[in-house]
Amino acid sequence: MLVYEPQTSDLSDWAQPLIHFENVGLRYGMGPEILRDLTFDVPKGSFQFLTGPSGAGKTTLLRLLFMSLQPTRGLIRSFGRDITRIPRAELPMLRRRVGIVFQDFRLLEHLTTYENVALPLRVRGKEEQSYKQDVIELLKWVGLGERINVLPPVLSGGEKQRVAIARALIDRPEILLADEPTGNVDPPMARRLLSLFLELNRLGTAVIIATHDLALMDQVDARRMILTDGRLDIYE
Ligand SMILES: Nc1ncnc2c1ncn2[C@@H]1O[C@H](COP(=O)(O)OP(=O)(O)OP(=O)(O)O)[C@@H](O)[C@H]1O
Repeated sequence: MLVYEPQTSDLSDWAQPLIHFENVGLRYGMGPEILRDLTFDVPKGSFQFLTGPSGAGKTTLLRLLFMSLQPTRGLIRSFGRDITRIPRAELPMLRRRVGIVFQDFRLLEHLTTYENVALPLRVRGKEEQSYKQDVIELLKWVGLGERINVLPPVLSGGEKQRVAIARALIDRPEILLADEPTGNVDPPMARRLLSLFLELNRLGTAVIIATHDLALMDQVDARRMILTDGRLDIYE
């Protein structure tokens, strides 16, 4: 269904991680350090779960990975660039290489389901005829074939979540970040969404799924990143 085409021309650096964290710390304002001494890589094409108790900092870490927060100390290199040195004007271009599913979905309320999902492609200047069938097919695949032309306010929480997932996947990002992407759906739909993430990963996208859902994690023998008290342990 999805055909992966690398969106970067720098294939020579395939061995470099997509994202590199070194001794990263993060505090909000004058508050305590929420994340401490995080050192890890996100390799190209990797698949990992990010887990830990509520309030441990998973969403905060996803925001750092999405470059919408700056670290208060340490180094983050994303796509080979030090994110503290990237001019603000260049950030949107870099973020287009990242697909993200926010916990609160962030759909545009005045656009239909179809238009929300097509938005990343429209922003990239693609002709509608080149993507229309892909958008419809993906929406059908996530069980929204009957909801293509409705506006977000009439969708259930689980339906909104699937629109947000379809929007994050449709442009075949180099990395997908998903915050509790199965939090509002039943177990069969959670398995279906997981198989979609795995398929995207098989086609080359690195995937990070933040979740509390042990049943979901048990279905895949994947790397686990566990945050506890602001520190990260990784189990390969
Ligand atoms: N904008 C903010 N300003 C100040 N503190 C914040 C802000 N956002 C998050 N925090 C605090 O940072 C800590 C980590 O929050 P975060 O949302 O990253 O955790 P989480 O692991 O994603 O939690 P959950 O599993 O409940 O979603 C919490 O103590 C939270 O109160």
